[in-house]
Amino acid sequence: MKAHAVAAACLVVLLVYPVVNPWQPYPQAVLLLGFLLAIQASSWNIISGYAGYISLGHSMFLGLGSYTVGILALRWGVNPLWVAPLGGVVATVVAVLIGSVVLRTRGHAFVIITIAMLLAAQIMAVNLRGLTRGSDGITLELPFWHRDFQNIPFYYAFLLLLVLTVLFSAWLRRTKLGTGLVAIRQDEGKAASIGVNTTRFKIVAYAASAFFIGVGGGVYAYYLTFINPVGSFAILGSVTIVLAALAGGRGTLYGPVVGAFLVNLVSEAATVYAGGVQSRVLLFGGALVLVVLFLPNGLLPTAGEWWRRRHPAPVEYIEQPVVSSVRDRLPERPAKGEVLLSLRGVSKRFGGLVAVEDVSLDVRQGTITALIGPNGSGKTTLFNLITGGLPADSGEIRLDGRRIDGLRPWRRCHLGLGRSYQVTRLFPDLTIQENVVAPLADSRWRTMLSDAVHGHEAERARELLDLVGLGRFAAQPAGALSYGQQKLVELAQVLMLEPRLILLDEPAGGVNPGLLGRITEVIRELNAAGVTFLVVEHNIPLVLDLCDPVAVLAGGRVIAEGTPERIREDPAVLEAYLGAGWTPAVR
Ligand SMILES: Nc1ncnc2c1ncn2[C@@H]1O[C@H](COP(=O)(O)OP(=O)(O)OP(=O)(O)O)[C@@H](O)[C@H]1O
Repeated sequence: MKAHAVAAACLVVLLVYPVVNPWQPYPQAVLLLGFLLAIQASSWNIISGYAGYISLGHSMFLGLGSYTVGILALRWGVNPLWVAPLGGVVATVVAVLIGSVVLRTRGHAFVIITIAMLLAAQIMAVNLRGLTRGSDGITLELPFWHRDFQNIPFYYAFLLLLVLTVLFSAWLRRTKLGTGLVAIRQDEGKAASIGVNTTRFKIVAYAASAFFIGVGGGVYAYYLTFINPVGSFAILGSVTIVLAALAGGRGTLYGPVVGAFLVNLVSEAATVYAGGVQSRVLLFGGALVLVVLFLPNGLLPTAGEWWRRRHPAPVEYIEQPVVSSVRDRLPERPAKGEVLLSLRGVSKRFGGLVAVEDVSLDVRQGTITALIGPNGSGKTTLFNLITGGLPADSGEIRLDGRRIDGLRPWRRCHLGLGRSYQVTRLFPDLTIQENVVAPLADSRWRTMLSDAVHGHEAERARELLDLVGLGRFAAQPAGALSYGQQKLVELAQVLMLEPRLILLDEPAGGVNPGLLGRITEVIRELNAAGVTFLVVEHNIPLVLDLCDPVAVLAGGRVIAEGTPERIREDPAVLEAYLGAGWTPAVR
């Protein structure tokens, strides 16, 4: 709230400034270039801050906007200002086209390709002479307003664009798209397993990060009244954007804006006192190294962290009872007994190691089926094959009769498959409520753009947190909870998907006995409400008490299946896993 108040106060000052000082074109020019850099850094932040995919060629969109407007003004004789939004449209379309190819992969390829694209755009601008006039560049008409107004119309145009960019970025961060992007940054595999269509999210983020830069580029071309390939597609422009966002605080709303103003001031000082472009390259290179070394999180997050350390907010660990029955809150399920998940001849190798071999297994509707076995017997690998975290080498996996082994993880999730992890994988930069809001039960745009802070999705997340007894921690960061509480949050996260089948990987692992009671209580209630479970667990007394039937895996193969009573006496199970003379100890 305080940050928004400070931002509003700064905006008022900036709005009033040209009115109070109308005859000072130089400070106006410095400020308007600051606005332009802030527009770029704030937009870049959407793909590279929120989603964590670093683009080193983002100034390409500024050049695309400039050239779109320059070419249209040249051909049609229209005023550049009126067609500046088309610069944004062209930048967005190009971003979708590039993103659709590059963002299907994870990791570093994206960084390299963004630089290559920037250089390719420059080469095209040089060579498509018929369209761009090549290296000679395009000269635009002078602004239509009277000279006395100087930079003021540009000043307000860039300020308006900056306000729109920040509002857009703030709105986007509050949607499920925004929480999904942060989830991708923190753990892309886990994000996919909770229904986030990571490919689509990244393409949308990349396109969203291009629009306002493209519009800004259009206005900038008119401001300069001249554009050429070297100036419009300069690598230094991209470096400046990255530096501004990193210095201010990548991934925050206002960090890139603050960073942009700082970098712009330094850039101006270099131009005035240190001889211009050459010194700027040196200065920015050095500054980038210093920021990475000494301010890795950027100015605003570092200052915020310092403040929180001095004024710590108390974190409560008070146990809260389950507030009401799960039964009231879940949709009706179909009758017990039908096969819900079916595996036939599923195998997986890692090089020479056979982790899962020819596994055939049925999980029936309404059961809590256990999957047990010694360490390294392939249980987690089998979970990964079912949810799509790993591709199977052979075999068939069906959910409710539908073959799912060729589907991406989020598609399997949308069909009703949820999972928790052996070691909890909450997203540490999201609050507990955001962690629970993040899953997507379907692939509709409406769901993706729904509000994650207020409204139906957020209310449902609060309900589910209440359900597992952690509603009071909703606004805390995920790391503030004990391990067992994190397991419960992960369960609430899975429930957000209203899954038909939940795969639980060691729900009791590392959990204190008090919380373990809570976890089993929730599992029983959910099961009574019709949710089916497949549980991997080493706590055998718990398994024998909670689950029926039980399947035993050893060396990647199913060696026994049946009721708990049968399994505890099966000679093959006693030999491979439980040990001869095994008797259930008290839990
Ligand atoms: N990504 C991987 N690359 C190579 N080998 C792997 C990989 N994942 C698992 N393995 C190997 O596959 C085998 C089965 O591992 P997995 O984690 O599925 O067993 P598990 O039954 O879940 O064990 P635990 O009970 O200890 O969690 C092990 O030998 C393991 O080392």
